Amino acid sequence: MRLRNKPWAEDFIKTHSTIALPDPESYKGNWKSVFNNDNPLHIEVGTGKGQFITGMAMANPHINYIGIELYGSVLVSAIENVLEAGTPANLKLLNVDGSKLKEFFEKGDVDRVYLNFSDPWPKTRHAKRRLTHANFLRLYEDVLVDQGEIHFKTDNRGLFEFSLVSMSQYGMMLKDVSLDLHAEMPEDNIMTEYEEKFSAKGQPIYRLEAQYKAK
Ligand SMILES: C[S@@+](CC[C@H](N)C(=O)[O-])C[C@H]1O[C@@H](n2cnc3c(N)ncnc32)[C@H](O)[C@@H]1O
Repeated sequence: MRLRNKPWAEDFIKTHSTIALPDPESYKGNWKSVFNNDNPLHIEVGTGKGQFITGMAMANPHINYIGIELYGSVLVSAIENVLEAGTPANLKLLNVDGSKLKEFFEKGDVDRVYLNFSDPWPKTRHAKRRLTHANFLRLYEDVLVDQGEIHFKTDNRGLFEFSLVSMSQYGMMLKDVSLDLHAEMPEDNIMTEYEEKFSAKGQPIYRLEAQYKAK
């Protein structure tokens, strides 16, 4: 993602603290108090400008969503998306690093993790930075319910192949693997910004669901 520095981002995020929550550590183990209900919680790590998570929240009011984005300058666009959508009550954003999930969630807080068009980190020496590396799979498992799921979409064949291997070797069960999602185009598919961009260029979109085995 090309980053345009927005010096005002921090203030903008602070003034929208009911959408982009400050101090997410304080909700660890108690996210139900944020949403005032017992509904399942789905998170997206690397939410970008938030088109996917906002669309999901509007389409599924009985699921709670949290979009996690590292860069404030990008999160600003996600906040704008949420405002445009009328600020759905089942959607919150966090301006935090996805590699620190355990600071904000405890085991069982999260019912599903979405990863969409994660940075591919193509160099072998950067493999550990890929969000589907075993270290990240362990991290997600540590906050997910037993037999929780990851749903992953990407345009990047190398990252997709790496993820298939990484998840299989981790012992996860792969389901609904697609090498051309848009050829099938499930009715409930909500496109991300990157998905729109790459599919408009005719590139195939890869998708999989992976489930952790029971402990
Ligand atoms: C290539 S963009 C994809 C954005 C969006 N998911 C989409 O599909 O259009 C990847 C996003 O992940 C964010 N990201 C990368 N590493 C992250 C991390 N460790 N924690 C949170 N966000 C991260 C980046 O800042 C960027 O906005």
